[in-house]
Amino acid sequence: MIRAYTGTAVRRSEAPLLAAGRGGELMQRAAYGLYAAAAASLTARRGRIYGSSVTVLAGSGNNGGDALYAAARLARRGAAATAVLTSAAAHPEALAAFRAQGGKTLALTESNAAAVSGAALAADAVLDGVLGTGGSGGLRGPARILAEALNTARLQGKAPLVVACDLPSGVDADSGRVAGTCLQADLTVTFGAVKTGLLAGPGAAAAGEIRCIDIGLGPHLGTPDAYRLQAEDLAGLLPVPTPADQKYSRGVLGVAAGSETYPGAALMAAGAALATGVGMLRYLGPATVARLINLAHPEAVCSSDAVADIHVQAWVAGPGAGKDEDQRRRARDAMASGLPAVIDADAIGVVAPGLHPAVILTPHAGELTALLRSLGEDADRAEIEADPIRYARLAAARTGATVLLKGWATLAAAPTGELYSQAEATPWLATAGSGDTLSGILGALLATDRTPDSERGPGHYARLAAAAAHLHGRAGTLAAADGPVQPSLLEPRIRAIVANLTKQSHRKFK
Ligand SMILES: NC(=O)C1=CN([C@@H]2O[C@H](COP(=O)(O)OP(=O)(O)OC[C@H]3O[C@@H](n4cnc5c(N)ncnc54)[C@H](OP(=O)(O)O)[C@@H]3O)[C@@H](O)[C@H]2O)[C@@H](O)CC1
Ligand SMILES: Nc1ncnc2c1ncn2[C@@H]1O[C@H](COP(=O)(O)OP(=O)(O)O)[C@@H](O)[C@H]1O
Ligand SMILES: [K+]
Repeated sequence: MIRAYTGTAVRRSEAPLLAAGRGGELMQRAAYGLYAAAAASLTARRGRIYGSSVTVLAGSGNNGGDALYAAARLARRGAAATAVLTSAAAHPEALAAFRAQGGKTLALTESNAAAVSGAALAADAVLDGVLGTGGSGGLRGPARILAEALNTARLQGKAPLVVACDLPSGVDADSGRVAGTCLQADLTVTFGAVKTGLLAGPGAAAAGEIRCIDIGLGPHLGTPDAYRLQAEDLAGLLPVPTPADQKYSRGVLGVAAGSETYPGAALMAAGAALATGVGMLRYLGPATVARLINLAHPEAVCSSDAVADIHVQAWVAGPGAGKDEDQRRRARDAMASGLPAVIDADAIGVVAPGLHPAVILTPHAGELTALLRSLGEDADRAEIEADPIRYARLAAARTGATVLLKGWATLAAAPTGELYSQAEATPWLATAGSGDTLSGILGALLATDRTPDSERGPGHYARLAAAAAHLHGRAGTLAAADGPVQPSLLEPRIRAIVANLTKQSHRKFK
């Protein structure tokens, strides 16, 4: 599990070490970590460091200091290193160490920004040490021109390797917000702890691969601000049937999805749930949709019952419900049933406050905008996309439900504040029907959840929602290897990922 802290919390945790005169030691650890990671990436790209060209962008603060020390080490191994000083001042000792290894320096100005950008584009690697946790607002002035040139080249596949020092310059370390411009990276080498701003919003998209260097802040860090589940965290959340199980004890999922207008959503949600694994799937909806469900998934048990008439362990309601009043009523009843429930798509429109954390709302940014407005909050889609953590937490606090806010990084926020961010997905999943499959996966995890009550902490449902986003993202990424993702064809990929994650448990019963 990745544990993330706000930039503010990391700076607070550094304070006692700085007061004890250990700032230099921390910087050397950070710089060595940055050097080692950059050296490995450069070697992987070019075969060797000797003879490569490295441009280091150095701002006035300690972030620039880290980057200059790291570049000095690369220069010692034979890289031709140039420091572009983006501010009038630079960390004096680090600059001296860089020059002592033969590093060249030049001051970035408005008038030379275009020429310097051209030189930086021709380098093998760029180390970004313009701004770290001390930055406020996006990049300004000539640093912005340089960053925009590198970002444009990245879109064209012509950018050098960009390694961000601690965080991509211009990203807010507390939130992931970018005011204006930040420098997109291939790799972010972050120090002491992963910053929350690397896990959400534009910051997550800018960070590329994240590597965390331990600089000894551990005991000073306190409670994490956010989490990211790794594959090894999922095994315990994917129940594997035991010899004592029968279909009902495994868990029954009720799916009230689809309508005459949108039958496909029900087929995809049901298919994804079956591929994740349930004891039984009961479908409630119009007879025409039920017939299609039974053709595609003969194992589903279908009816036109009301929510109160059937016995399940969890619900999925909303995908493809459209304006179907019966399905909307089922969504309201599922929310009121006291059972875990995934409330997706059209059903998000019938949400009212007073829910409980086992109700999981799964909006994308547009649906969250409408939900928050219906609750009297001032929200717009661009603001939510710029600062998604804030709005996911706000929606969870206002409704009492867990909120799964979908996007490039998908966030799961508990009403008590716990937050998970998952980024396994591929942009190929941005296609109609993707969300329906995510609902089905999450519904299956809720229906088969065996966590004892005593272990269901306040963030339990956010963790399950994050697990579903992880599974969904990986299944999509696997599918995308063979071309554009078609959500109705995701089932075998979901099955493959579940099989892979539960391998250990299968072996146990052989
Ligand atoms: N502390 C430690 O023990 C360790 C810290 N470490 C490292 O230190 C980093 C934090 O360093 P830091 O505090 O010096 O801040 P940093 O981000 O380098 O620069 C801030 C300077 O930039 C300026 N500035 C601000 N915004 C701006 C903007 N938009 N555009 C342009 N300029 C802007 C602002 O100047 P001002 O504008 O206020 O005059 C300010 O002086 C951290 O990320 C990590 O890498 C590691 O070595 C481990 C040990
Ligand atoms: N740019 C992106 N990168 C990665 N995943 C994405 C991106 N855009 C959307 N997704 C994922 O695709 C799914 C889309 O869901 P949604 O918008 O609800 O689709 P639909 O309502 O059509 O089923 C979500 O899981 C979301 O996280
Ligand atoms: K940086």
